[in-house]
Amino acid sequence: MTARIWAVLPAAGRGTRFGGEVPKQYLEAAGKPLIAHALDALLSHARIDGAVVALAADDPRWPGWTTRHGKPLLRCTGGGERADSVLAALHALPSDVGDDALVLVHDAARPNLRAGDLDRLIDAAIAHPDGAILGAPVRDTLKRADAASHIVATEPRSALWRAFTPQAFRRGALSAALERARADGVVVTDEAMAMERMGAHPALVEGREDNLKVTTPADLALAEYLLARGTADG
Ligand SMILES: Nc1ccn([C@@H]2O[C@H](COP(=O)(O)OP(=O)(O)OP(=O)(O)O)[C@@H](O)[C@H]2O)c(=O)n1
Ligand SMILES: C[C@](O)(CO)[C@H](O)COP(=O)(O)O
Repeated sequence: MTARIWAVLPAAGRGTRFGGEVPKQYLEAAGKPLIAHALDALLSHARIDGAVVALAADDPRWPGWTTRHGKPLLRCTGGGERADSVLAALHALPSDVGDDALVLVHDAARPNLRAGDLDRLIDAAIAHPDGAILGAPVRDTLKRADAASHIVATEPRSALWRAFTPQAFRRGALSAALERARADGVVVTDEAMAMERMGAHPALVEGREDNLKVTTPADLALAEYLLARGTADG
């Protein structure tokens, strides 16, 4: 039997770089909140069984969804760091979702996830024992800056990628990696970093450049444009 596939959405952030009163995952674009776009992209996919959302303890805006696209949608309370929120969500998975289940961790602030990218990521994560993440090779020249934002060096970019989400790993391995990072006092910026610390070499799957994370107001304007175009280009 094919192992279960569940989505985990860290959605407990405060959106400090975005600013404003409303946590950015609840800001609307193309008629619905960013978190709803992310959930719909995941739960409308036939290969994904359900999702767990990690929310801030004082989140006043969670609409209380318990199912979406006919699939279970569970909630838990996130933590101070992204990794704490992801760990909490892993612990909130149903008891019949075993260590061999594939977990796709996706930022609630990335609304423009497309089915084709999901398909290729899932296939890669099933095929590769160390899991897989969506990303894109760096195509711009990279500069290192000093405190005055003056260029001090040009960095080699030939083997550099930008990491996106979802990031897909087996539940047991990811949980152990995140627990180890926490025990070591290391704040990991993504799930792959925790896996790398355990000696894993996850696969990089080139995904769409428009799978953007909404971090600042300018990102929201771009997300609105992209989402309003819909799935016109697949
Ligand atoms: N303690 C945290 C921090 C972040 N996140 C989630 O991780 C995703 C990506 O993080 P980011 O874009 O940095 O969101 P924020 O942490 O809210 O933004 P900021 O760093 O500007 O405060 C978001 O969906 C955010 O809600 C989370 O679940 N728990
Ligand atoms: C997970 C991530 O989206 C991959 O690029 C990124 O690391 C999240 O960083 P943030 O500072 O928590 O937004």
